Amino acid sequence: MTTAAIIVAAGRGTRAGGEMPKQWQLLAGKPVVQHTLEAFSGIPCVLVIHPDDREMAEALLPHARIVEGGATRAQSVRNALEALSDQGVTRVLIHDGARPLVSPALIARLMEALESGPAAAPALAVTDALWRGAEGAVTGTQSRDGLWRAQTPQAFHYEAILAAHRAHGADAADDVEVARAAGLPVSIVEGDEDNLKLTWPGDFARAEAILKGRRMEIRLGNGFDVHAFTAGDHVWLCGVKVPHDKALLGHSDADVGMHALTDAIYGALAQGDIGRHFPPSDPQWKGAASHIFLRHAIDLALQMGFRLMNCDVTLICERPKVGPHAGAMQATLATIMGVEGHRVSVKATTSERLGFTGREEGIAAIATATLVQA
Ligand SMILES: Nc1ccn([C@@H]2O[C@H](COP(=O)(O)OP(=O)(O)OP(=O)(O)O)[C@@H](O)[C@H]2O)c(=O)n1
Ligand SMILES: C[C@](O)(CO)[C@H](O)COP(=O)(O)O
Repeated sequence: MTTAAIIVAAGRGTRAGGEMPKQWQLLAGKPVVQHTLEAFSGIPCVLVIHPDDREMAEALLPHARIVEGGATRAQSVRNALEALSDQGVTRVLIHDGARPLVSPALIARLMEALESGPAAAPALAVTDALWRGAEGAVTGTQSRDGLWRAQTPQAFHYEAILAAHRAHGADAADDVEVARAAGLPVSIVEGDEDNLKLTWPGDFARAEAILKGRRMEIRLGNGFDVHAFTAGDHVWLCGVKVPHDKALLGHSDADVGMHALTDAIYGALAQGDIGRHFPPSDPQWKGAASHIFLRHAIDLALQMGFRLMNCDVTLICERPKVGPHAGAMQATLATIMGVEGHRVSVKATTSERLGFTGREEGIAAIATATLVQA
């Protein structure tokens, strides 16, 4: 099951004004869409931009996957849905780039709701009285019973919303409207008052105040692992197959670096270690690829409302030489965890021929991981 997020940011932001469209203006020192993308850390994102913004988008967000949008929000969403059509995506979160304060907790509520239905969206019950008015005077009242304020992300089973957009996209205000036109049931999950959509100039000050008031919880975890050498012709290190005149012995693929990193993430969450989640006594994990463990740790972090800020893995061995493979290891770990490459470091050291690593009896790895709660 693969989840992707579509961040629509192709509008012109006419109501917000300013020298550039609202999604590219600075909020607490960073472009609005950068906040939005960071809120989806761990989930691959497609950023939908206006063609006129391409140069700026590529300069500000060089790692973002970009798709050009259309004349309406619905057309922008459709373009991104089509771009994902051959990527094995099964769940999709469709979100306004102009809602930079979406929280991991809200994303987790939506993902949970998708377990029991094809569509879910956040909303807040209307609490103020509602009036009708004309020419500055109240002309009537409107019951607020059963009325909700719709937010994004709106979450869907991918094939269902793609088919709905192909058949009913047109000029819908949001993707719930498209889903309903296609007959999909949409469940409401609890929205978040802070998840405002920057629409008017004054909304920026409100969003900055919310950001300032957020208590940022930062968690640090460490991990350590050792695997002994055995006969063989390669080792797996940080997801990369490295030719060697020995192999590493283990119940899984013995990827000592990935195990240390996985334990660092569990450690930051105070959720034990790999052995607790994937017991070595359980035969189903025999020979298992270690990316399953790492992805589980990242998914657990997301469920608990945390995202990976950075991690650092050190491999301790005389041989094989890690340097030529470090870039590939960094990229592989980043892909598995769904984060940008600059958040991942892989390096190596020898133990000056001392101890078991010095005698080339095995490889040790240490890792640290920093998680941040939005
Ligand atoms: N053709 C469009 C129109 C809107 N959007 C995106 O849809 C979200 C919600 O739209 P809205 O807040 O109305 O943004 P704008 O259309 O840019 O604002 P305005 O109506 O003030 O011009 C925004 O993130 C916006 O960038 C989009 O991707 N493509
Ligand atoms: C999708 C949406 O954010 C739900 O509240 C909203 O409809 C999009 O903004 P717009 O101002 O209606 O374009």
